Amino acid sequence: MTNRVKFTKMHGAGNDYIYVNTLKYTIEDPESFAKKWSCYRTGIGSDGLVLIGSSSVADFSMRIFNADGSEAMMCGNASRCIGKYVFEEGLTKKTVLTLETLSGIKELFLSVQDGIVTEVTVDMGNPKLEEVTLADGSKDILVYQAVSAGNYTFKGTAVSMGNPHLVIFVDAVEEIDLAKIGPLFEYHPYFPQRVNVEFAQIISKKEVRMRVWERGSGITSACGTGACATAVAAVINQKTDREVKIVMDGGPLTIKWDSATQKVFMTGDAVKVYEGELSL
Ligand SMILES: N[C@@H](CCC[C@H](N)C(=O)O)C(=O)O
Repeated sequence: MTNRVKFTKMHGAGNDYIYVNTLKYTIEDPESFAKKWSCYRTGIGSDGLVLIGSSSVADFSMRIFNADGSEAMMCGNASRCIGKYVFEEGLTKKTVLTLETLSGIKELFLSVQDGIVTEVTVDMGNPKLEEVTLADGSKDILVYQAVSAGNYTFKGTAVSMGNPHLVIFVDAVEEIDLAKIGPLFEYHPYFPQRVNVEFAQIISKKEVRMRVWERGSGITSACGTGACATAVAAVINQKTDREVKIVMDGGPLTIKWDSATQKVFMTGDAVKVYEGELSL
């Protein structure tokens, strides 16, 4: 007997995922489904698969799988879309709710107009400098230091938002051949678990233009955790203010790294594209 599974296609700043409500449907092998359904020609087409679930410690839970099937610890854009989904589907009436993720519990603040979630702010927690693994196996931090892959050398800053990010500041981000250079740094030996790679151009103290090569998904239109990591790296390197607009291919996110709490807040859209049904 074939199982029919309803899914919802949503995106945050153009970072699109397939969402399945596991309160209703069981996905036995999410890794393989993420790979199969993310294909733009033979599947639905997306940056990956997100499972919305129950939780014993939060209002809901999230699991996120990249397009290559690898599971990630956290997804900023998807967390906003989950807030939209659970409110508009009537699974909650709360406009402040908690989401269990592999990188801890996140708090979501929904902006609602006439029953529609128009914007979401997520408390993304405290950033950390991501430890890199050196050739001798020792660990170190990377703050605006040379990192080379292939014939390329850039100054990189490694930041963790629950998932790893390598933020590279450049003078002209549009001149970066992301499809060629991104994977070289995704697989850099500094990052045995691979890394998300952000190329960022400072526009002003309040604005950064960023493009991203995501671990496990390649070029995406936006990355929420990547936008947070970019803002943190920009502040650490004294390039921007603590509240900054990160402008990506798919749109902007507003990031605030609060100096009192050291928490990072991400604010942006959450868009429902369509609903569909698949046979497992
Ligand atoms: N696009 C997401 C990040 C998804 C996971 C990432 N590719 C990883 O493997 O860490 C976001 O919006 O944060």
